[in-house]
Amino acid sequence: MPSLSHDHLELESSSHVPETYRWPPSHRHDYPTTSTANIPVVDISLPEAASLIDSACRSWGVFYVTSHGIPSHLLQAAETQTHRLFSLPLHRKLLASRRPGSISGFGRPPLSAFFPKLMWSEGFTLAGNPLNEVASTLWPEPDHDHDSRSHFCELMDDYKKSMRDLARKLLRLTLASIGGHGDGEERVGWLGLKDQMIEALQLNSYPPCPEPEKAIGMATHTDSGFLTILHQSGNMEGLQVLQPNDGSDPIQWVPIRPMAGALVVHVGDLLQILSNGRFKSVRHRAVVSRSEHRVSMAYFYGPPSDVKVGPMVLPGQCPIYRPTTWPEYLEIRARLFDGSLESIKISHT
Ligand SMILES: C=C1C[C@]23C[C@H]1CC[C@H]2[C@@]12CCC[C@@](C)(C(=O)O1)[C@H]2[C@@H]3C(=O)O
Ligand SMILES: O=C(O)CCC(=O)C(=O)O
Ligand SMILES: [Fe+2]
Repeated sequence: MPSLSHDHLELESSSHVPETYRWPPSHRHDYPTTSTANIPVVDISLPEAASLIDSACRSWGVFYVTSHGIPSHLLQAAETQTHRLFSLPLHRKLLASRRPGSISGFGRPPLSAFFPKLMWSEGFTLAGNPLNEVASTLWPEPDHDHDSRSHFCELMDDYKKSMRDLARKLLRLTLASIGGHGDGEERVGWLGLKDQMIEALQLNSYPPCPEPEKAIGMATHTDSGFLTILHQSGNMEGLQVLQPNDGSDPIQWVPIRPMAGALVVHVGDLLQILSNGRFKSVRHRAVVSRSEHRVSMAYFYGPPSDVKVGPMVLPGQCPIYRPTTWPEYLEIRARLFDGSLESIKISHT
């Protein structure tokens, strides 16, 4: 059995929150939350979907999407598979740990490096390399295990495929309102490179926590791609977004409760860049609960790895960010985290 020493804990069986998981008050749930704020809901079957998305991305950087076309049985089945994965014994999951330099695998996501305390969650990233490779580590044996493995792979593949179609549809709708007139497709060549768009699936598990107010499930961050589509398990609160404000109002966290039939869409940093700051990437976090085991599945969507994303502007307008590729931007984030967007601003003085 591999060593369990490196920060991993059987969270579920803990009767208290160990010191390494106790967050200082400034990071905790102490900020007021409000439930009165109206998070936009966009029905993408409506003719005015593009303008609804434009206003949602400008004001909040997050919205619920409905009429998304993803069958509820697929969402349900993917959720079930996610629960199955996380219910494997810890030593088995650790065999699938993320290797240095790789994106895929079990373990703490990159943002964890920027916080002094550990997050009350487990995560599993599926990106790039064939699913089967990772899955055969989790379910190594033939016979019974083999079925589990192929079941998991088939579902995750289906899930990614549906998310890919939806992400593409959403991205096209956002392009309608940035960088001026004409067909988005004609204006951004890379949208034609359909099969080279980068995607990653992040499965998150938040076990019940004996002292939820002392811990954090996922620390405050923005996502870095164009768009993230999030499915969260039904009826459980956890996701919160920071209400955008100009600094004069007090900080407000707004819960994004699961809404039947809807998925949650986040604007990421690269879409803020592409839109020249018209759209705002949303700061968000996940809090944990005393009694419920919540899971979420986040699908990240971004440009092909060698494409430099710069602001789409009309002639005569000033780009405020310099172009960058997603991999380059991830490196910047690995150094500067919250300061990343600011660091690629072009100074016009
Ligand atoms: C393709 C991606 C997107 C990543 C990095 C890489 C794989 C894992 C993703 C996350 C998942 C958890 C939050 C985040 C902030 C993190 O630390 O890892 C995400 C990050 C990003 O949005 O930048
Ligand atoms: O679990 C959640 O609701 C949030 C997850 C998240 O922000 C992420 O995976 O990037
Ligand atoms: Fe996120």
